[in-house]
Amino acid sequence: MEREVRIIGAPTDYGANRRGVDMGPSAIRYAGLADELRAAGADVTDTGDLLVPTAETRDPSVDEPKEEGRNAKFVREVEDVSLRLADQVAEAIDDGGVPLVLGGDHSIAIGCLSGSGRDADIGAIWFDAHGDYNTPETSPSGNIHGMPLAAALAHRDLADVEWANAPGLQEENVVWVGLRSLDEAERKGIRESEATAFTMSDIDEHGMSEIIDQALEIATDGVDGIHVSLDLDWLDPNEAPGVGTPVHGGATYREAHYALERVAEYDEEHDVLRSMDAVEVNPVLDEHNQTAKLATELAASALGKRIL
Ligand SMILES: NC(=[NH2+])NCCC[C@H](N)C(=O)O
Ligand SMILES: [Mn+2]
Ligand SMILES: [Mn+2]
Repeated sequence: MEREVRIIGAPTDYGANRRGVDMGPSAIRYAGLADELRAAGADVTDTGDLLVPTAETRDPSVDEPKEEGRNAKFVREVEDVSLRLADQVAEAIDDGGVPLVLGGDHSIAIGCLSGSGRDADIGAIWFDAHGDYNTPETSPSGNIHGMPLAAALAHRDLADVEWANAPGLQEENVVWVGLRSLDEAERKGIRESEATAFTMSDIDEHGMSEIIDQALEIATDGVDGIHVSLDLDWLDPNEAPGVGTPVHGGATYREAHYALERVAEYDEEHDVLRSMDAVEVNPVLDEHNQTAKLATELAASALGKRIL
């Protein structure tokens, strides 16, 4: 039987400083996601979008909880989205499917990781230019899309609230691939962590093929499965211009496809892929929906699309 891929839209921009990323799910669907996935052999269902109140209709009388030395913007809104998203992700997995969550900014990974890691031990592969390993204490921006991994790994709590923690996520099974922009505190945190970081320099030195194989081995070692998080700013801005925090020197088009094809191949052999997200597509900044199209193609590669 074909495996169900369940599309879940999470149209939120509360975790980023750029409006427009809330339109990511529409742009990715418009780029032909469902058809691409069906062509890849998946049984596709689409649950539509989570209901996310737009920033303009947010009640201004409700103040942000602010504490000295802590900066996490829209933390209440991110909590609300995360809790509902986690339930949907967990439900899709319970039903035997693979949830594919469309962002939205990268704060949605909090809900993905806690839902995916409910009643299971999981690893994660984080394809991203950024570490997303800040906390409200260290964040230079206060944008929660720069914090989801630190939040999910409970030892670096986000505003002291349990909703952001993903108890199932095992730190030693977390692997970054393609890092090239880190804040000072993140660099320190990553060095001290038990997780594994592969930078763009590692990819230059060893090639994507070796790096992705190592990443898959580490992420899947001793766990029930993995979450794959695809931040489109992982790619070079020449390929993916429609993102809020672009960084030069990213993965090429071919490197990206190769890596995600390897995820699919590995999954075919070992049945490890529990859940996936594609985030940070911002159609307002994009050129002719190029970045949304890329998100679509890369998701299809990860879910089994083959050239031959
Ligand atoms: N998911 C992302 N695009 N994250 C960008 C984070 C940028 C910066 N490190 C911050 O924490 O604000
Ligand atoms: Mn990023
Ligand atoms: Mn990110």
